[in-house]
Amino acid sequence: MGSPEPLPPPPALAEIAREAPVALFLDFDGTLVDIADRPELIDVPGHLARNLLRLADALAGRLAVISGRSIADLQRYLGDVPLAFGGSHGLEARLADGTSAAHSTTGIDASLVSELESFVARHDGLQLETKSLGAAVHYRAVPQLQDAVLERLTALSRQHALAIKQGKCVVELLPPGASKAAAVGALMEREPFGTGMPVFIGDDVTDEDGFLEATARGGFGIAVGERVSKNARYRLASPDAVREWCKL
Ligand SMILES: O=P(O)(O)OC[C@H]1O[C@H](O[C@H]2O[C@H](CO)[C@@H](O)[C@H](O)[C@H]2O)[C@H](O)[C@@H](O)[C@@H]1O
Repeated sequence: MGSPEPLPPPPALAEIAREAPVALFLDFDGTLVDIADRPELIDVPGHLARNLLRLADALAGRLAVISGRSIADLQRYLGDVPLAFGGSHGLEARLADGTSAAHSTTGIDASLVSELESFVARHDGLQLETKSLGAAVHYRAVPQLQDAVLERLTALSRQHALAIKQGKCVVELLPPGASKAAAVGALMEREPFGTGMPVFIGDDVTDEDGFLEATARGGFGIAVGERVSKNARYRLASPDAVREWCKL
């Protein structure tokens, strides 16, 4: 079997929106902002939050930022803006007015965080990111440790009955049920999203769940970058191209 056909670029957003009321779901890292060496080193364009609000307005409020980061973390970069968010891989979601649309209260145990801390301390170059509902081990600086990270976190996920997610140079542990499909689903059940046709844009493997959910609800996914996507219909080359397509 040859490699899959490259995905075409999407029609202009204005053209799609003329046919159907678009509900836009935008992944954050690698989609709205470029990937950086470490999670805290991202360069968020100063006008991004303002332009997201403008676009949300143009879409009658049907826009949400959906991320593996917690909502609190997203707000550190975008401000406490009246936008809808899905955070922690769908374990939390809120509408633009701050109303909760999904909220998990179960995080991970302090004992697990200690185990992760000692694992990371034994391997130079690894970074532990503790989040409100999970933890991530980043190996971007030491890609040769990918297998060791995956093996250790797989063992810990079984021991602690947690979900495991792989992303770009990262392996994460989260309470079961975490998925970007859940975030899309929770928001699509609420106004103003309910009447929309979902379009999910994302760059990473965890965004495939968002593509599938958007497709199941009559919309589609747009993959970002080089990664081969099984479930998206279109492709944009980079976060720059996403911001241009969205006029952000
Ligand atoms: O769902 P996303 O918004 O794409 O978030 C996924 C993870 O993104 C962050 O890690 C990734 O971006 C970092 C900054 O560019 C990069 O250094 C890292 O290698 C990437 O994996 C974030 O730190 C995680 O918490 C998110 O789950």
